[in-house]
Amino acid sequence: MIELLSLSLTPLLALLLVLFVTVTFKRRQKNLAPGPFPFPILGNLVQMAWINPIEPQIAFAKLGEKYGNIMSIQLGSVYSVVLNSFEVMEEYLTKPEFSDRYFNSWMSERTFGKRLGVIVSEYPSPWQQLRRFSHRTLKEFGFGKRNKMHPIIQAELEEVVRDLKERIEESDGVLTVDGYFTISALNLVWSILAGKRYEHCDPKLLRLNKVVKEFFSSSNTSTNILFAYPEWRNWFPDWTGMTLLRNCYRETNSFFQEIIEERKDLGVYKTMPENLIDEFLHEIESSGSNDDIIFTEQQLVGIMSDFFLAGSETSSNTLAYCILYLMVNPQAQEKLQREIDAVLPHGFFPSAEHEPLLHYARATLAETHRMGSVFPLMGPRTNTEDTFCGKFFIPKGTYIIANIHKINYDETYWKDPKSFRPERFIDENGHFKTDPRLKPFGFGKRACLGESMASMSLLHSLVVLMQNFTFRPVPNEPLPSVEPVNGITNGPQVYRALVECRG
Ligand code: HEM
Repeated sequence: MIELLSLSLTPLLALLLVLFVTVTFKRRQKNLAPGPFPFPILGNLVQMAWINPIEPQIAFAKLGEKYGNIMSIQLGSVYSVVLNSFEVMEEYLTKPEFSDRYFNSWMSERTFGKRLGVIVSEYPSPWQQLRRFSHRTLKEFGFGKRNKMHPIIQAELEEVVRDLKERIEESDGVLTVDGYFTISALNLVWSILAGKRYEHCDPKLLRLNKVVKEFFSSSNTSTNILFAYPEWRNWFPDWTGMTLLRNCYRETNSFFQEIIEERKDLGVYKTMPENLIDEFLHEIESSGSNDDIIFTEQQLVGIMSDFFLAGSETSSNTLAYCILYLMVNPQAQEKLQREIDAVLPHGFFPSAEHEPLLHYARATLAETHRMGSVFPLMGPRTNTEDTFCGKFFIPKGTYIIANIHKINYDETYWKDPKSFRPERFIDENGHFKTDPRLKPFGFGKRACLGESMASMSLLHSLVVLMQNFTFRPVPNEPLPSVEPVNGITNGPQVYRALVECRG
């Protein structure tokens, strides 16, 4: 029996050996970055699943210990290169040839089968025109400007405080944090994009929120089969998760289209545009058929989709993480509240002169960005030409993965990366200090477009929440886990908090 088994296994082992030698030889010949042996069909999914089947960033970090900071990974049928250190990310992701987004057929279904919007548009053109247009227009309507953003943020926070107080009364102070901050994060973006805000109980928004959450958590490089086998989406749409994504795109895009129709009916875009959508409609009309690549209605839907997806989940996950970390680190919460009480009279909203004095609050957010690693693998990048990372050849169109999580949890740099310690961002004078290695918003030209707004709104939200409430673990319940729900974005698991009003 054993003889029979070894006889039948011999050809298989021989085949694997031949494959191993061929692949190693080919990689060396082409001078590709080193990486684990790719199995037929599965590539390195086997080794990734073996190390950590859910969190690809952990698997990449572990494999990087053996293969280095520039590492080849075969994700099923897709050849990719993982960057595993701050130095290589800083060196290469700031270069023009690494400033394009990796784009695959399954991703294109969000934007009518084309590369539309800012996030996935092609570098350098039309990305440059679209990014410039969005940036200029958002700024015109208040994005990143204190005098315009502060009243919008304040109105939103007044609503959050009111809503939280009502919930505390209704539920003996126990709050379930499950995407709780998403609608207020979205309202801030939407007020400039569409001149609109939504009630926190708006059923349509709650529904869209749920759909978007599913989208983010299903789109994980390890568990979403589409990253590895994009061509399977039409053969097995349910099994690959394509049906779920198509439903998400259908619902969100028809919501955006409805808003566009509302603005068209209102007609003010012709004479006095009030927001980004109006400006875009104005451009469509004035450019006529001269610019039918950039200024089209489908392009506008693409931009709205970008801001809806990039602008809400990221900020709300960061805030939810921050509250969770403070809840399980009560000494940090007390210290933060002491600082806020000293800087701001009770009942006052923060303004421009308070921001630089809120050292511990800014350090708390920096530490949350580090520990939460909300974009653990950043936005996918690709190279526009055949090129090199150091001595390694990177063929044009390679999927470039930046392992941000790895630099945020680098023990040699942070010493105790698993401890929540805002003090690491405080200097000897008690002032907030940034750290060049903290890159939650990415690198180079393709870095986040919403950074100034996200940073401002997160600081104000944290300060106002800490002024009005204390968050504690619910007595007689286990301490909530800080382990993430992993997807394109990381967020905390649903948790319960005992919320007390502060006098
Ligand atoms: C805590 C909040 C946020 C975090 C952590 C975050 C993080 C990121 C990261 C890591 C990228 C990819 C950068 C790269 O490839 O180097 C990105 C891109 C982007 N983000 Fe954010 N983001 C946040 C909030 C926002 C907000 C509020 C908006 C919109 C108002 C926004 C809009 C965008 C857009 C449009 C891009 C694509 C930029 C491009 O490709 O040119 N983000 N963000």
